[in-house]
Amino acid sequence: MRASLIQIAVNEDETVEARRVRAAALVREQAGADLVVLPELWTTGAFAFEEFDAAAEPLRGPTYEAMAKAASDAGVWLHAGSVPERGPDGRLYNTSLVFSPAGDLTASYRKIHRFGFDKGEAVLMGAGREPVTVRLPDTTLGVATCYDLRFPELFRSLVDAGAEILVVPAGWPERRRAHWTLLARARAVENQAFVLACGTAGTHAGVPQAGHSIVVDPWGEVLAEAGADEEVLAVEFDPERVARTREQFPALKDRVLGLEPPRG
Ligand SMILES: O=C(O)CCC(=O)C(=O)O
Repeated sequence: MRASLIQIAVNEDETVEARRVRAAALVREQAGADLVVLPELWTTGAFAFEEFDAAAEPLRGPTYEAMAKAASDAGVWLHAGSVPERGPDGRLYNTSLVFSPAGDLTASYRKIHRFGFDKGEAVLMGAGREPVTVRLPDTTLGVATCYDLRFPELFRSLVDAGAEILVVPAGWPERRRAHWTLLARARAVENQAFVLACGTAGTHAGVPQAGHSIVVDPWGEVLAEAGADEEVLAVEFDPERVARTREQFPALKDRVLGLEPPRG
């Protein structure tokens, strides 16, 4: 499988519409890849809380239109990162869109763990409730978004549903970059799965972004890692390594489920 992670820069000197056009062009340039990934909330920036309301779009809004066309023009599976979605209930959600090479919306995922504690996304957006996997011809993707990376139980549920490639679009800040790398590797090792984690570059709302998009194999080895600036991280790997790793080192089979609550 050939995958391209588009670590797009989200700076305030570019309009949302200009960035959308640029992102679509970058997707088209990846023709020949199997899977292309964009980061979280790359239209506004994950920390541009004040922009969310004005930039919110319906599920099938302008980003959907641009990305559906880009996926079909390039003939790639496209995880188009996430958009601030205005749901039919009027609430905002941090919603990821996944397209087939024909440009069909195959899956959408509303971020389950909202970031910000009692501020920002955590109060401005509603929480998703449903983990999502996406069946590709020869493998299965499990999707999660940014802060979700800190919650291993979500990833285990994706693996239980057949996920072999865990795709994590993010807008991770530079100040916690060490956590990003560590958690991406941890999710890969404990789930014996590939992790494709795609962040943003640039600075918006005063928050420098970590960049450092990363691809980790089921043994926890880093196959590729971006720098801090805008970059397309291209990588080739064999999804069958997941089954081989799980067979050769069958730790997932040793799970003990349904433990009693701790005593004491
Ligand atoms: O967990 C973190 O440190 C970063 C999370 C985040 O920035 C987000 O979910 O938007």
